[in-house]
Amino acid sequence: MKQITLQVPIGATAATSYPIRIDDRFCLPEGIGKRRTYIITQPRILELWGNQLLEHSGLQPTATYCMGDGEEHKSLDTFAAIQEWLLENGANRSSLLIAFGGGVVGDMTGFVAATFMRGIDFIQIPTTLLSQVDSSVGGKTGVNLTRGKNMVGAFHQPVHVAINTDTLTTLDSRNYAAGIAEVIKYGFAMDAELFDTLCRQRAALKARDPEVLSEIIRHCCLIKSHIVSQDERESGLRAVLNFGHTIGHIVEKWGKYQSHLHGEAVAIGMVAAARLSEQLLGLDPESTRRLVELLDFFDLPVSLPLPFDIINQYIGSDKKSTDTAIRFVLVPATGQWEFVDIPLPFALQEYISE
Ligand SMILES: NC(=O)c1ccc[n+]([C@@H]2O[C@H](COP(=O)([O-])OP(=O)(O)OC[C@H]3O[C@@H](n4cnc5c(N)ncnc54)[C@H](O)[C@@H]3O)[C@@H](O)[C@H]2O)c1
Ligand SMILES: O=C(O)C(=O)C[C@@H](O)[C@H](O)[C@H](O)COP(=O)(O)O
Ligand SMILES: [Zn+2]
Repeated sequence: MKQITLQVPIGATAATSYPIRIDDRFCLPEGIGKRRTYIITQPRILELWGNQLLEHSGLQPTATYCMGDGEEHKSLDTFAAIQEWLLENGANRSSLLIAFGGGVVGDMTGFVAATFMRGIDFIQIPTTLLSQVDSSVGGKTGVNLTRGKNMVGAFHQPVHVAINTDTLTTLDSRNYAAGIAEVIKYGFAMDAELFDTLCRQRAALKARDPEVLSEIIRHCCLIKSHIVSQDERESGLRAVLNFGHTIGHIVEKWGKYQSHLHGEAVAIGMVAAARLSEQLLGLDPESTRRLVELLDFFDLPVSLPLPFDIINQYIGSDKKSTDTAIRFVLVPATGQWEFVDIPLPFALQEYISE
């Protein structure tokens, strides 16, 4: 497999930019063994890939923390437990954290790193498709509250992202599909050529063809890196990465973070946003049909599982809403996006029937 390195150019200096290394092994930067290093992971990931991580990198971690598995563990309780554990185990300001897992581990570890002793370094070693194409890049970190998704967090960039595409061989098909949903997001809202490629190569992608996968991961990381380097803290442009998330986050919260995986909720949110786009921006219904067909091919859900009323009620607490309006990312044509502010109170049933 071809090794690929991309650079995420955050800030004005080389010191704040960082590499994304895509490989079929774990490739960590030289010299990290000199610092106290703390791995944060989950039991299954440690069991499946822990030995290979240590073998490939020569890493000798100071200590390893296994957090609970599942979105409901991306919580303030887990956050506090990890902070206490770091102190118990002698971590200091020059310590390094390693997020070894999917987006749940990555968001949690990043937020701990952003706040422990007011901020320490961390490395992302993403092991799910979703985390390799999206969550390990860009420095959004945080936890959920019962009342809302990712409501507490910080922007804190990793110092290195090490993607080992081999880890995807052990991922179950439901979580693999959830990652595909974020891949489809990039194509449908930001890159029509990518969307066409996904439609054309759907079978190879479903079969996890390693060459196709590593090229798709590279492509998605490149798109995200371009966006994040122009708007690190989401003062504008970066919100495009939220396509499908306005309603997606409501689905997750409504299901108590257990009924739908993040990617599944985003799939539902993208179809709803496409239907809104038909009404408000004249998106060709044929584009929505292709989106639904592609999501369906990967067994992703496409229909709203909750009543309109709940959506209308919760939408005001979306992070993109102001006192008077909710900002949607909509799509006038495949691969293009526009922000549309809809005044509150919002009634989804006025725009779409399903
Ligand atoms: N920060 C961001 O920019 C960003 C972007 C997108 C999503 N997210 C967040 O990411 C989270 C979802 O991440 P996810 O989809 O990776 O879910 P996840 O982290 O829950 O991982 C999914 C499951 O796969 C298991 N797993 C991980 N790697 C494995 C492997 N190689 N083999 C077998 N099992 C493995 C995990 O233990 C878990 O059970 C959500 O909390 C979402 O909000 C953040
Ligand atoms: O990186 C971003 O910016 C994104 O919006 C990527 C999303 O896929 C991701 O789910 C993110 O965590 C959502 O952020 P939020 O600010 O809407 O909570
Ligand atoms: Zn997402």
